[in-house]
Amino acid sequence: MIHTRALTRTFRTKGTTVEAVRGLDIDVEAGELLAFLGPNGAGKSTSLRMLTTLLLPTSGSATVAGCDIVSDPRGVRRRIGYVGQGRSAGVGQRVRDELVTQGRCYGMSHAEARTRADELLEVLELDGTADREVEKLSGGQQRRLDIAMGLIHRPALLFLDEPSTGLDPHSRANLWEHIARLRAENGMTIVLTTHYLDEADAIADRVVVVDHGTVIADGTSDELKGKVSGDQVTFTTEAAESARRAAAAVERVPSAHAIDTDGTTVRMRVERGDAVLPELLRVLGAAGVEPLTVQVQRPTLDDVFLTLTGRSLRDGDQEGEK
Ligand SMILES: Nc1ncnc2c1ncn2[C@@H]1O[C@H](COP(=O)(O)OP(=O)(O)OP(=O)(O)O)[C@@H](O)[C@H]1O
Repeated sequence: MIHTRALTRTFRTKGTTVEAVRGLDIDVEAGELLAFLGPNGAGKSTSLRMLTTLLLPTSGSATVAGCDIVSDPRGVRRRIGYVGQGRSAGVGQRVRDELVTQGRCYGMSHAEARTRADELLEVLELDGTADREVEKLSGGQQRRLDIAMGLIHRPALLFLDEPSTGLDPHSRANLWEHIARLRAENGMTIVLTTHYLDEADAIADRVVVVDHGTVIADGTSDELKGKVSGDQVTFTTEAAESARRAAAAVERVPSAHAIDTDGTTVRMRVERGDAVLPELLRVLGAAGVEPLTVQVQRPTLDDVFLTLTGRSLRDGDQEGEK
């Protein structure tokens, strides 16, 4: 559905060159839900703007929904939906009218646009709001209307740029339920950016992390957690001496790294805690150490992001809410 090869975009400002996107290579298969993540200034918006034909690349190539972004931008636009960060609907307009107008912009007949508008209003649980003015909707309802506008022409691929920023946790969860339902019903491909990593973790099939304009990690959330951060295994022992012996013993387990002792506690990272734990317990037993407690913690996507980029997305999250 999306294939980019060495996609690059540079900007010239005040005599300096900014390499916003440098050689981006991504493949997104039909039906996938991909979370496109990165710290502020990583190049996410510039990439999305190129893929949605709002900006020309400096070099490299990309096809989106089977169309080349440079030679066939109209083809791309006909096949994609794009929900940007701002509100899509016009002030003073009524909800259904906005959807019908949007459908007409895509060449639908009035009757066809009206039928599709009512269909989307129902799926997105906005049917009671059809005749209301857009600004009288709640934040969550307005965001669902933005999504309805992006879907009016039944695109095969939907780009969502920070769809849930500014919504309270309940509205966020509700929005994702609706998106999941739409996806299940239509088999749509979705590419989204978000500053909420828990959200990306819960809903994305695959996570691509970009930094300094290039892909630095690509995989399922679980793969990245295993490869990048690993699980943390913590043992407590009855005495500091036992903890030191335990630390020396687990050095012999090849997958254990970042081994650290603190008093009677020993911590280490392993790729999969559940798989390595029996071996760790065996080597402790052989060293004569019987742990008092054992804990295996899966890292969060925040931990992965911090390891990869040296930055937390939480700062960006706060900015997004301003
Ligand atoms: N029109 C422009 N002119 C000059 N520099 C730009 C322009 N657009 C983006 N940049 C620069 O390109 C880099 C990437 O910006 P981009 O907006 O793509 O990042 P981002 O990952 O979307 O960040 P954010 O999460 O803050 O939206 C930044 O250094 C930015 O300042």
